[in-house]
Amino acid sequence: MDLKLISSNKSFGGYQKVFEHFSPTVQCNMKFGIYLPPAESENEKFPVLFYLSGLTCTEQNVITKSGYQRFAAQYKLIVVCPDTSPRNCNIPNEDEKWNIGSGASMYVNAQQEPWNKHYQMFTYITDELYQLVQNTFPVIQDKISISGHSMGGHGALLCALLCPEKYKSVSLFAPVCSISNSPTLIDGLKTLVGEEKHILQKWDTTFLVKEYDGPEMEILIHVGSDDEYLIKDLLIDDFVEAANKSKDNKIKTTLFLEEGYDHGYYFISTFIGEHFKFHSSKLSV
Ligand SMILES: N[C@@H](CCC(=O)N[C@@H](CSC=O)C(=O)NCC(=O)O)C(=O)O
Repeated sequence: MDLKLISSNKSFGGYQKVFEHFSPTVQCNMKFGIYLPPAESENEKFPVLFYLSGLTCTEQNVITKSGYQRFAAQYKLIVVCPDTSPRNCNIPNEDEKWNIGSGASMYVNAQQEPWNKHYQMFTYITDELYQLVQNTFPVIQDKISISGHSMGGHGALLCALLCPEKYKSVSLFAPVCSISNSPTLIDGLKTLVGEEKHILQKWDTTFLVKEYDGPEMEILIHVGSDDEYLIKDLLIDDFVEAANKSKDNKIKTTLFLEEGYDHGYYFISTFIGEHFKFHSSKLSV
């Protein structure tokens, strides 16, 4: 596996890097950002936080807009920021709409042709990139957590609910919590997995949380009261209600509705420090 270094910039004593590699899972070149915190010795190893971005993003949005590097250095976390979809796959209309195709993988494994050859993002994130990071960087193997924003919040929840053994903690910024009921995301999801209700629900975290039977999980959620997607697309209350009824109370949610904030990166940069503190406390146990 060849990793090509695209950029490397010193930040808060560590390094913000971007790499590109050919992914056998999604059959195209993929970029990801990785922040490596300042190390006290050559052998020092760190916990990892994956951060999944939302619709229209590349790995660059969170790197350049959230200011997370200050907190990654403070809490000594490696942070991995994948791109949000395969790109340049020669699929008809793949770049035409902001909520279908490029930048809109929904973090699922596609079943529909011609998307299924490339859009295997769930497996890319939870298997290929997960192992690549473990095998290539100075990682404490079992200390890995996940966070995400909007469509990436949906993605982070999918990863945590379907592979709970892989993630120690999960936190969400304005997450899409019931993708099969989101007018903004449903067409993109149908394009990838088809129209059958039981398959759409298989990728819907409010349905998945009702069946969850893994280890105990605490979920931290922030959302702004002026978020333009709050009522129509995020459906956070439905998720929290379902989570609160989870089997043996295995899932606990802490939801903060933050007055006046919208959906964008000014909101994320305001609360990102709290998310790093939350993950650091779970990863240091
Ligand atoms: N249609 C708009 C809005 C796109 C948008 O708001 N994208 C969000 C994620 S939304 C859910 O997944 C985002 O993170 N944008 C990047 C940013 O830097 O703000 C458009 O295309 O502009």
